[in-house]
Amino acid sequence: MSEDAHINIWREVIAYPLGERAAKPRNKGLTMVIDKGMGIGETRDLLQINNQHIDFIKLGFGTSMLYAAGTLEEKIQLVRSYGVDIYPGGTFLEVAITQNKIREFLDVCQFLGFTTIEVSDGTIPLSREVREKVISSAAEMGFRVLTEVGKKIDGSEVTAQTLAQMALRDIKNGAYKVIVEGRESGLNVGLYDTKGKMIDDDLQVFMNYIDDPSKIIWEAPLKAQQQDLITLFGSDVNLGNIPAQEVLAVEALRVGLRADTFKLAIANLLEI
Ligand SMILES: O=C(O)[C@H](CS(=O)(=O)O)OP(=O)(O)O
Repeated sequence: MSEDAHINIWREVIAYPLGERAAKPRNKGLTMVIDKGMGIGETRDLLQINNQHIDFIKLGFGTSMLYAAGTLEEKIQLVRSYGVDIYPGGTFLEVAITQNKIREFLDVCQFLGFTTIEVSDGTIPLSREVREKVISSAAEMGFRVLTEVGKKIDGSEVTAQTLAQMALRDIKNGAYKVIVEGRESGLNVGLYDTKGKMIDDDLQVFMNYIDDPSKIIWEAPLKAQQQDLITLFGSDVNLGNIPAQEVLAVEALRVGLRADTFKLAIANLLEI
């Protein structure tokens, strides 16, 4: 029996209830996992089961600097061996920017084998010029570049229009995708209100500028957020900050193999 025999057997019998689902390698329907320090064994387990459902693993904030000797390199190689991109959290690059060590940071990332760089300004002010320079330097070095829009600091209001315009500029300057900040909590940040609900007016303003929704990765750590985004944009919406233990559950939501989205599929079928 081939390695993916059970998938083919299931798929001969059962179609995904909800829409089509892009297969890897893919440019849409991406899932980014936030990793706050999983061990090598845990990471291997995660990837053995889920490698077809994970596109990026982000090593949260500056955790990359705190691994025991040899373990970071081992983890990076393991993740890459499963065809998954890996990168340090945006906050870590922000630390390097404040210490005027952008080039050195990128060199170390390349040396260690990271495939991707996230350019963000969640905690620091970042001029347009420096932002562009970091994006282009990372891209020239062969990294896949993700950028992020949105602030982490309580009370710092950035309009949806400003976020969208920044996202458009980043894409023009070479970003592969733009992440909309949602943090690990999903509460009171980016386009989410204090309860984690997407603010409809802000979303509408934001999307008025974005003609290709596949360019956006939505940080959506909470199930209700994942469900709302799948309902709004379909199975192949890009989702980020997914906790490792939730990857299969998110995949089930995407394809309608969970009641919360299966009910959409039934509604379509029954035209109700
Ligand atoms: O990893 C980071 O630096 C943070 C972590 S969290 O999303 O704020 O919890 O995320 P990032 O999206 O990379 O800024």
